[in-house]
Amino acid sequence: MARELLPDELRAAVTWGTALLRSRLGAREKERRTIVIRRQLGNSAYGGENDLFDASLTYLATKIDPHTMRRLCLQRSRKKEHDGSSSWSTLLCMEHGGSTTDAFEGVEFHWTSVEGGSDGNNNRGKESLELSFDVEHTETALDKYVPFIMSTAEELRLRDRALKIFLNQGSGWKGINHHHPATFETLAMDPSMKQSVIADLDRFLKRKEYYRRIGKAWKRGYLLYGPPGTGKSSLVAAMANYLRFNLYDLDLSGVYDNSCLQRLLIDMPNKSILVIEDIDCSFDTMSREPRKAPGAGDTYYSEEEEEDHEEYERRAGVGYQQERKITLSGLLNFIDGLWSTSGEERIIVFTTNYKDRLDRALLRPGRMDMHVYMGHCGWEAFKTLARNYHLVDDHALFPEIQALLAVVEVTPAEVSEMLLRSEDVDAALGVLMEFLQGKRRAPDEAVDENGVAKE
Ligand SMILES: Nc1ncnc2c1ncn2[C@@H]1O[C@H](COP(=O)(O)OP(=O)(O)OP(=O)(O)O)[C@@H](O)[C@H]1O
Repeated sequence: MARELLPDELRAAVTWGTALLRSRLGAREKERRTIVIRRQLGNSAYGGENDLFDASLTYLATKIDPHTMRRLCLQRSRKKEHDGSSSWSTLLCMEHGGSTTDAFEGVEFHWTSVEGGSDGNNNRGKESLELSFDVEHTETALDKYVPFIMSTAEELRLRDRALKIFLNQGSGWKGINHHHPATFETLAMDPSMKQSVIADLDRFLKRKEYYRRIGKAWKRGYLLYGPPGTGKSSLVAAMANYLRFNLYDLDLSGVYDNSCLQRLLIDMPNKSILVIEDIDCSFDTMSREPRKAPGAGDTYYSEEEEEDHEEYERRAGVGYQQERKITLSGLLNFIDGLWSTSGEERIIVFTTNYKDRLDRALLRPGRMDMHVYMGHCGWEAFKTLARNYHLVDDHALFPEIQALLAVVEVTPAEVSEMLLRSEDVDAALGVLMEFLQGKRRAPDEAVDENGVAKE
């Protein structure tokens, strides 16, 4: 019918087009590219471990469906962190010869696990993973898929690691496990403020490229202020738990001079939170305190020694006095300068009970990116605490407690303390009511030093 109806030229064009299409499709079916990712770097079994192999295993573990694969491999390994700590991880992997398919940006990637050679001991080093895809997706594979695997694996590793808190000792850090239970869910604070902090952290994490483009260091500063016991430390812990970042709690009274401070800051890895608590007190005390002999416990230099040393420094032409003094502006300049360019994805948190006592340098716009006020316990904060401690969302005493919280200034720490007095919810809320009523009657005298309501 086509021969009858179509002119010869048109038929020839259609035939040519179909042949071209068929040859293209045929070629695409056949032309595949395979990237071999070996466990060990180089050809020798004694080369270093290939991080991409490790990352691919971690990534694929999230893609493997144990219900659909006939043979699987389960492995448990101990991983050393950059900070010297280690953690255990369990991985589900493909058995040698096994394969799986993953889709990324609409492209299909095929993975196969390949066993090493047959020369006994060295087999492990020769293991590899093979990643195959259509040739036309080579760029997507190399420029997008592989980096995506690396970053996903890093995120998974961070999520699984045990968090640590590091304290400064001399010019180094000492880490201990950090099991603070505070999370944003358990944190009692104004809900809209809580949401803004979470949104700010999320935005910060996603903005690597943005920070790079505008030429700003990828760091973020938070100033937490409010009366004692309103949850500033708990918020820091919630941030660490949320981001899965380790905490570096810097006690400035233990820092002898600027170079020590700089060494400590430079030693902080990426993806970590630097915390300096009570920033208003840290600098006041330090500038007044006499110089402490380094490493000599409570020994202080005598006035004579101090003068001798200054005389020596003067003769030697060294600005010793200036060098040893740690100032807030010195700290801030260092954080904004060298520290910013020597790492990324770092958070700085300063806390204070007295924002009005802070140096203006700290409050200048752009210095601390977000100021978070942690205030007295309001109604919403109370409901969070009641849920945390007694798993209740409602109670007959709630209306009265709500009315009292509107007129009495009480910190979340005080409310928590009252709620912990009894495991029985009725009794605990009763104790809290009494406490609040006492505070309303005589704000300054209603509680003794232990926070107990007076008769
Ligand atoms: N906002 C809050 N949400 C949940 N628990 C809180 C909150 N505030 C205080 N608490 C409880 O009180 C305890 C002490 O609070 P936290 O140390 O976080 O307060 P802070 O503001 O850092 O106090 P300080 O200024 O004295 O260091 C916490 O361990 C927690 O149990």
